[in-house]
Amino acid sequence: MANTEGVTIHPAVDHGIKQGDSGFSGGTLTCKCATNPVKVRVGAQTAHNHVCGCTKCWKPEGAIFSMVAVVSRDAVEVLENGDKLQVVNKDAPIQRYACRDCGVHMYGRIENKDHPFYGLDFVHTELSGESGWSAPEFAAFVSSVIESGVDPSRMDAIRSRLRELGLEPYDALSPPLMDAIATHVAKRSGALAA
Ligand SMILES: N[C@@H](CCC(=O)N[C@@H](CSCO)C(=O)NCC(=O)O)C(=O)O
Ligand SMILES: [Zn+2]
Ligand SMILES: [Zn+2]
Repeated sequence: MANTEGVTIHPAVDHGIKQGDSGFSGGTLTCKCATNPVKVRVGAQTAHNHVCGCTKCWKPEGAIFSMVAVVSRDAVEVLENGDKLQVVNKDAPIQRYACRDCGVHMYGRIENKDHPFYGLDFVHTELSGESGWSAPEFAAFVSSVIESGVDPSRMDAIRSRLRELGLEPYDALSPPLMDAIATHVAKRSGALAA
């Protein structure tokens, strides 16, 4: 096991993972602007929360991973200052709505009805003051942190730290999510009965 001293992942997990509350039913996300913050209501508990090492997901200052979960798009509603939201990349599968002033991503939406995760929005529950959100369960796109400039020699320590925290590291999504994607593709192609 590599030495994990001083390895930081994300502020929401670095001091241990707080378990979610099964009775929790949502809260409000607020961007980092001191004035006129964007507020987004997420009116349901989230699922598949994970830390993500990809270059696309929003990360708090200094973190090498983001923390991101999904929730039904029907549960997501912009409450205040929605005029400040702009889509980061209109060509990406996930349309990430970011605050143009502070850069925080408030939600990511899939508009392509053929996408395996259509109907789900991606949200960063750390932007909410409420506690009880579902806890992160695994680490996705771990090798991708190198694309953000992390030295490859640090990967053993990073993967060891993730395992120490109980966040199994994967270089794509977790096996259940990869299986869900493959099932969707197979049903569309006819390889599996729809
Ligand atoms: N190596 C790339 C990977 C980017 C990537 O595929 N990210 C995933 C996970 S995001 C949340 O789990 C994805 O689904 N992206 C779709 C999108 O970004 O629209 C990199 O690091 O950039
Ligand atoms: Zn903002
Ligand atoms: Zn990501």
